[in-house]
Amino acid sequence: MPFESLYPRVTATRRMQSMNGSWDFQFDPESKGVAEGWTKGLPNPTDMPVPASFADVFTDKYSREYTGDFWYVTTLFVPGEWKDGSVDIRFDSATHAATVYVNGTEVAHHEGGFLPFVAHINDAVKWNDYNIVAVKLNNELSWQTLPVGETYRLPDGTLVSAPYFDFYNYSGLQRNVNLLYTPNERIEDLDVVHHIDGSDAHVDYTVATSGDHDVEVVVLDEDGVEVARANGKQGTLDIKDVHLWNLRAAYLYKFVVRIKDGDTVIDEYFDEIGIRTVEVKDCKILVNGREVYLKGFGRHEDSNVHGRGFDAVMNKRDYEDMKWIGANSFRTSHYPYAEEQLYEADRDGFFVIDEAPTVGMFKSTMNFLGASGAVGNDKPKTFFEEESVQTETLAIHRRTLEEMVARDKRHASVCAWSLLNEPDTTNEAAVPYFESIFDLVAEIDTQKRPKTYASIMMSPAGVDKTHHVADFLMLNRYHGWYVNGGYAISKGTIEMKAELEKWHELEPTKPIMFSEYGADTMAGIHKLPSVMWSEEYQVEVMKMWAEIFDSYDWIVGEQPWNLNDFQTTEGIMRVDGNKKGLFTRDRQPKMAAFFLKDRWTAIPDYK
Ligand SMILES: CCC[C@@H]1NC[C@@H](O)[C@H](O)[C@H]1C(=O)O
Repeated sequence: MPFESLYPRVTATRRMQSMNGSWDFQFDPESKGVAEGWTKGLPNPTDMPVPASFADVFTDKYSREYTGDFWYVTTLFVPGEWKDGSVDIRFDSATHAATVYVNGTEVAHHEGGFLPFVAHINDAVKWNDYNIVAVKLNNELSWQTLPVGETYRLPDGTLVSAPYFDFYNYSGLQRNVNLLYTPNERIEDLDVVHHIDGSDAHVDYTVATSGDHDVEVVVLDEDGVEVARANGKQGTLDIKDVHLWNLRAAYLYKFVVRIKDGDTVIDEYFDEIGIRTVEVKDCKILVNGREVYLKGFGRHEDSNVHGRGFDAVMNKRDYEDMKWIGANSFRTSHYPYAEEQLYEADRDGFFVIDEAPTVGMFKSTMNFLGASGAVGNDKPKTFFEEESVQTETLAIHRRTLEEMVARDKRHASVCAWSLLNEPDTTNEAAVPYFESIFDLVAEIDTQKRPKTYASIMMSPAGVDKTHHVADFLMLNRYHGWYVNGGYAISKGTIEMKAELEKWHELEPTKPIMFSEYGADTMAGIHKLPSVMWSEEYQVEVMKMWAEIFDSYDWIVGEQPWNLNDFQTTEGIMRVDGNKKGLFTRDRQPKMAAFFLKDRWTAIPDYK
């Protein structure tokens, strides 16, 4: 698995060829593609850009809402000179499940739509010739998919997605696809643990390779000057007068790893790594031993027409908007984002709460009365009482966490993990499940980053049964919107402060941050006095929350929901998507963004 977690790079020994572009595409509603030979070509394809979600490119309802099996097929030339090494296709994601075929031979299967996997193709290719690459995907949701939902049939047999989450179930080959060449003896993993020692740093490292030759690691500063070197697959790199990575003041070293046979370089890989520590202590979150205050957002990878398709332009605009407003952090709600997003956060010095795609584990929030209305009423009211959740879903969750940590562990920006969003923690059945996944991440994350989950308002202080596993508390609360909205907003302050004081009593040493709060706001609606949905009201809600946050020194961060308006399932509570953005879906600020800009530019990143 580790090789799949290494971000693809070209080096002196590695080659890479993009497979992005136009692929053949066809729905397979009767799941007959394998039997009918679609692995070698589609009978009646259309063309589909990769990377992209397929939904919003279509103009007909059947295609947009399609749920079930669907295929992508392309022709791939594989250079003959690559025969002496390992040739793999890396899918940065395939949502939600994928089976890969080369010239009709199955070469990979992966479940989980937000993390990479590779298909090793040496034994299936025609060298120095054209090959057929076919990918069969499926986007159905269940209690054993992450994210969680249901799939049901209309009377005419059409499958319908019923997400238990408030974002559109976009799917497809939504991130980059690359053909990779690496030597047979190759670097497969790099792990680093940073220790700050006055003005110096000591970096414990571990390299995994597929062979027995020795390894060297060289560290270069941003001017390309060597600052440390070590030999062996494990060791410590001592960096004098270290330039630490900090919030909004990033510094990245280049760690160059080589497998060597004497002077011959067998394989070379590098990563850009910021040196920092992060910990929770005495109701504070500390980066490099200094107390931080997090200002930022819950986000989505979401944009018009592209859907959840990787969009470097939109990502760049999002970072520029976040820098403009004075943010220093974000949560990858509600799934691991594209690696390019984390490299951007490394470069810009953003504190990232890296969230697993475990959303929807609370039946009563299923789909927010969405038009497609989830139908699992035959199931127990609390998610974790379901036997299949305690067995199958837990196994899938653990594997997903292993993949997420393996992929993201070197990023300086990844400063904390969120293992679930808004799970049902009202019932004791959640406790063993939570302890299993939190113990797992504690074991596999060598940097021992703080871990948490986003707490839902239906499981408040005194009801929540699992808060003991969290290193810090992260609350999603909606006074001023779902409760105590409009003219009752003042009641929200009273109730929220009462709950916060109960949380502090329950967990007196743990810092608390808010990972969601806000109000749906239609850009352009103005009312005096304000009414809900108006821009003026969103400002009032932000002001209400600001007063609450400023009342307690153990509140360490504020991340309103959401950076941008985003697409959801249609339903009576969504007006072409969720409108809680501080920016519109085309990334333009609403009135409340200017309030937050004034507030956040006056709050230092470090207390
Ligand atoms: C009461 C739960 C609120 C909910 N939290 C998860 C987000 O993914 C949704 O978008 C947000 C909302 O309804 O706006």
